[in-house]
Amino acid sequence: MTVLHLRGVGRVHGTGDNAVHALVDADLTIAAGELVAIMGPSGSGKSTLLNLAGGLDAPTSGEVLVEGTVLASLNKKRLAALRRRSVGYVFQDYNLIPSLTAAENASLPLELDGTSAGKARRTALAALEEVGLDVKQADRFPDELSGGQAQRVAIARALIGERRLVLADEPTGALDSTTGEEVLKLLRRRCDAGAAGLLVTHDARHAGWADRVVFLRDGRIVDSSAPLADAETLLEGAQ
Ligand SMILES: Nc1ncnc2c1ncn2[C@@H]1O[C@H](COP(=O)(O)OP(=O)(O)OP(=O)(O)O)[C@@H](O)[C@H]1O
Repeated sequence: MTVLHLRGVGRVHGTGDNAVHALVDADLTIAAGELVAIMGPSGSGKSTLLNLAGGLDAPTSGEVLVEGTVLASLNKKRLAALRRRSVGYVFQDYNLIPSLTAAENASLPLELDGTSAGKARRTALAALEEVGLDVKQADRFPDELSGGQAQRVAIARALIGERRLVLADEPTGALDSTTGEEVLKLLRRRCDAGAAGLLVTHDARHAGWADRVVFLRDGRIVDSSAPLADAETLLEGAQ
């Protein structure tokens, strides 16, 4: 089943001589169970593509479909609801809310969607356990967590509530390599369990966790191929 479909998607910032073509005529389909990596030089349009895929930004041409729904057909309220229910984001800087505990951060999407506080907390604790966070850390605030722990909370939040599309923008950027691999394993596991994943990365080794790699240059998809080697081979090579 196709979870994400980009059909001739373009994004232009500004107009006339100042126009920046951040993404040009991009076609991309990601099925349930698939993890796709996006690579490319700085400024090639990777974050733009990810933001369009998650409805954080709107294309200036073409269409973005999530689980068959054209995002541009939704009003603001419905788009926000679709994003909460279907799309999970993981960012390099975690984007946790400092005044909420780990469990409260993870349960926020459910509470915003009307789940009772008690049920949301129980689900959040299970999600935190799933990503390997010690239960003692559930009631800590983000500034009391290590980078690896904070990113686990961000991943739990991104995956909570059976989201089918997981978007990760350099999720390991601020982590040491061992913790980074753990985060990628979680993403891989979620895709194996039926989610569709899109991972922006500069690191070919991380792209090795993906089923496919899409290369961007100057806003255009220039190549889409299988990873150079599978993750296990790459990891063995690194030891
Ligand atoms: N709001 C904006 N206004 C104008 N130009 C923008 C805006 N957002 C992005 N751009 C431009 O669009 C192009 C693509 O940017 P984007 O952030 O998607 O690239 P990227 O591949 O993610 O880069 P990086 O690896 O450095 O994060 C760049 O030239 C960037 O300067």
